Amino acid sequence: MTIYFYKVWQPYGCFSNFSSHPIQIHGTYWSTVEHYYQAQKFVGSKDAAIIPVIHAAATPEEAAALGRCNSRTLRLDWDVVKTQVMREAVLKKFLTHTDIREILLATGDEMIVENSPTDYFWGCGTDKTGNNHLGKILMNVREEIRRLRLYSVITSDCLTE
Ligand SMILES: Nc1c(N[C@@H]2O[C@H](COP(=O)(O)O)[C@@H](O)[C@H]2O)[nH]c(=O)[nH]c1=O
Repeated sequence: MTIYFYKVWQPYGCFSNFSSHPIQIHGTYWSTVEHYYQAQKFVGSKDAAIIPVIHAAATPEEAAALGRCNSRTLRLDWDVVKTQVMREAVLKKFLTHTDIREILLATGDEMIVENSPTDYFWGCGTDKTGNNHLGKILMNVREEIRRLRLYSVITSDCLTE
């Protein structure tokens, strides 16, 4: 059965990038995946001064609003790199937080879909025809963690907490 998620307070809300699960990437802590993702839009752009402001945003909603402001200039390669940026952050989130890692692994091989009513890139959109790239990343991360877990059993290593 397909697993749908969207808002943090709904079922499987921990799959949302707005969930309160901090990550550390390249030595910096980010309150949520959303903070990190929105800030990466401006790396190397003339509006890079917004990055520390997004980093300090009190909520992921505020971080998203700052990152979505149309008057700012995005980095030129954003469309090329954004899926990889998201994958790195989502993988880090589920490697860092044991409780939600178990929730992700317990979904087995079910299809995971971000049930966004508006977003046809990261989600499925209102008519469910969207690309669902966030759902695809979550399923890919699920596989990656299974691979890492198998590797850790073979080598008696541990997943990084
Ligand atoms: N979950 C969730 C949203 N969806 C998230 O928005 C991000 C895409 O932002 P952008 O590329 O700027 O359009 C991405 O992380 C996607 O998962 N948006 C919301 O306004 N509220 C929400 O609760």
